[in-house]
Amino acid sequence: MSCLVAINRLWFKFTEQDDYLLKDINLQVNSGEVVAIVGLSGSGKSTLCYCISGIIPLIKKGIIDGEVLIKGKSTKKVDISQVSTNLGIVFQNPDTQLFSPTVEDEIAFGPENMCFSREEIDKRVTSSLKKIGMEDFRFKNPKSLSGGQKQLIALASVLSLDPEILIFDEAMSQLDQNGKKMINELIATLRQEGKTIIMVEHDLDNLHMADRVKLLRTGELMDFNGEL
Ligand SMILES: Nc1ncnc2c1ncn2[C@@H]1O[C@H](COP(=O)(O)OP(=O)(O)OP(=O)(O)O)[C@@H](O)[C@H]1O
Repeated sequence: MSCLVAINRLWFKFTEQDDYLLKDINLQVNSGEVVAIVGLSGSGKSTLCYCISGIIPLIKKGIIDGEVLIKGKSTKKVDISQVSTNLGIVFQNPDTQLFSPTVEDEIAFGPENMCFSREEIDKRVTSSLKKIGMEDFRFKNPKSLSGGQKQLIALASVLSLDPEILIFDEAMSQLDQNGKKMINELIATLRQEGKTIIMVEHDLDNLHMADRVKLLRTGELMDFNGEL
């Protein structure tokens, strides 16, 4: 089994912070694994997701030491478009992710940037919408949707690029019970397809989907023993 994500001795703090937020983080995620990360609010879970996805240091800045390797390549040495070919991230707050006038444009954005044919783009939009059960929302404005629906559209935008690695940063936080059930089933399908998934979860009931659960506490990443 190959290691797709390797975090080696990662230290990070935002410039204005006194203490390091992430302290000597080490994590290897193998191909096809589902790893959950839990921790109290403010413990740095989203920040860790930014580090894994290359947003730190490529877009958000701070003081960083150590490295994150995606398929053996350091996120410090590639540009964000190279990272996003292999990796898709669904953020906690979908408003930071949605910017197109229609759901269709939103989901087509990634495949368009990859220069796929019009036919292929259309196929990917249709199949991504089907996966989240929102075919009827194709021509709606994402801004008019509920928080949960926006989270699903953000997820569909990521699925349209079919990345090998998926990061879900509390991607279910605004979903109702039906939405959560559907995402649970979708994660099970993605897992069967051999995708590698890192999921930040605050709902401990969702942890059964993970092969391993890690706890982020006082900047350190450790095995989760059931106590936050
Ligand atoms: N751009 C930034 N500049 C300075 N501090 C930041 C920045 N982004 C986040 N922080 C701070 O870093 C800490 C960790 O934030 P982060 O969002 O990573 O935590 P989290 O575990 O994901 O929290 P939650 O579960 O509430 O989403 C918080 O104290 C937050 O206020």
